[in-house]
Amino acid sequence: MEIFTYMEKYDYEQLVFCQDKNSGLKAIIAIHDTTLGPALGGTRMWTYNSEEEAIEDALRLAKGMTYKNAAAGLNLGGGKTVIIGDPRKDKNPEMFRAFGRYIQGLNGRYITAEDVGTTVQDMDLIHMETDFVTGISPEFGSSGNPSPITAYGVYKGMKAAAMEAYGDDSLEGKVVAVQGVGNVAYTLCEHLHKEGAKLVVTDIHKEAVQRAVDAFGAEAVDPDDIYDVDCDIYAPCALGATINDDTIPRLKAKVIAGSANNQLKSTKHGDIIHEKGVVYAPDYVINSGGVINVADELNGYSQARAMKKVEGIYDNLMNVFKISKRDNVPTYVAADRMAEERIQSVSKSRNQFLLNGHHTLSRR
Ligand SMILES: NC(=O)c1ccc[n+]([C@@H]2O[C@H](COP(=O)([O-])OP(=O)(O)OC[C@H]3O[C@@H](n4cnc5c(N)ncnc54)[C@H](O)[C@@H]3O)[C@@H](O)[C@H]2O)c1
Ligand SMILES: CC(C)C[C@H](N)C(=O)O
Repeated sequence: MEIFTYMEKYDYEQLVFCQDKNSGLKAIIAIHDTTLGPALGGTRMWTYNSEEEAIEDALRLAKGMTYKNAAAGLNLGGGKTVIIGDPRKDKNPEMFRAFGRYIQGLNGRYITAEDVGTTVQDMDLIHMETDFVTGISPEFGSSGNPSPITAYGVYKGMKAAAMEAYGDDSLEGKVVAVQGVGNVAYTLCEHLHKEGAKLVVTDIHKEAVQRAVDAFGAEAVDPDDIYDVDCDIYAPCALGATINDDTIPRLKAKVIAGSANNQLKSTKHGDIIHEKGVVYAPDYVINSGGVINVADELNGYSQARAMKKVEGIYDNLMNVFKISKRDNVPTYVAADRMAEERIQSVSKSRNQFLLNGHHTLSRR
């Protein structure tokens, strides 16, 4: 990959490589755009097949955060980190402390939180070195683990998508195929089970599947079989790019609504599902509950205020569906328009000269 060519194409601001031999830290912080404010986005720890794959993931996820934060109405830009390693085997406290010092070095341009493979305990270790971290333990006045709130937002968003597809937002009796039953999806399954939905689940880890089978009477299928399930709603809640050339002909659901980031392998796949009449809830709109929740920490956390905003995901998605129908464009395009309009309007007003409290002549 020609990194600068890629960064120029999608207008990235900064890419930071972090290495600490003692702890084994190898991390990449990608900052996409800080027009709306500091870049807020989680830290993913994953076993990548190559450094190039890790860089690409960090870049794609960071851009997704710019759009997510803008579409959610937050005054925040987009960034993300990936740490290369197996979260089940390769973690140690020194690794997260070393990473915290790198974040501190960015002096507030980037603020982190949890993502796949990282936990509140990891954020607490980062917090020993920097204040630019959210989703730490509640005793520090933080909002804690964002996953249950993300799950609630996805549940609300799924109801909005059901309303669009079926003219009724009840999920009772609907068959939902859930891919990946990790932190977010387990709580999502809890909400769906309570409402009377029928669950079909899969995960690459057997114990995660068993937990959902035991708690919600979910039916279990093998990871690759999830695309063939006869269901009303496909909920991708693992990693990205699962809506692609191979899976689209197999998917039977009328609705796609899940928590995973970067669900479309490429934009062309968003066009194909739109033409097939599938109601797709754009990933970064439906999964914005977690970032809405952690972002509230920047104002002194109020759970009531954050939850009120998370409830708004339903209306935000209905607005995306409205723009999609009005402009006759796929829903992913409608969501991008909503986010880009906000970034552009702020960037125009930021072009105005500001003294920011320092009189330029005072330096003479
Ligand atoms: N945690 C949050 O608050 C949050 C917020 C927004 C978006 N997201 C996104 O939602 C998704 C899930 O996040 P999470 O925090 O629940 O992560 P998690 O690691 O707790 O859960 C992901 C689950 O997916 C499983 N998995 C991975 N590859 C799979 C495959 N090929 N088939 C089936 N299962 C597979 C993993 O074993 C794991 O159980 C991610 O894409 C994440 O970026 C999370
Ligand atoms: C909690 C958030 C800051 C990060 C979250 N993993 C997301 O993708 O939105």
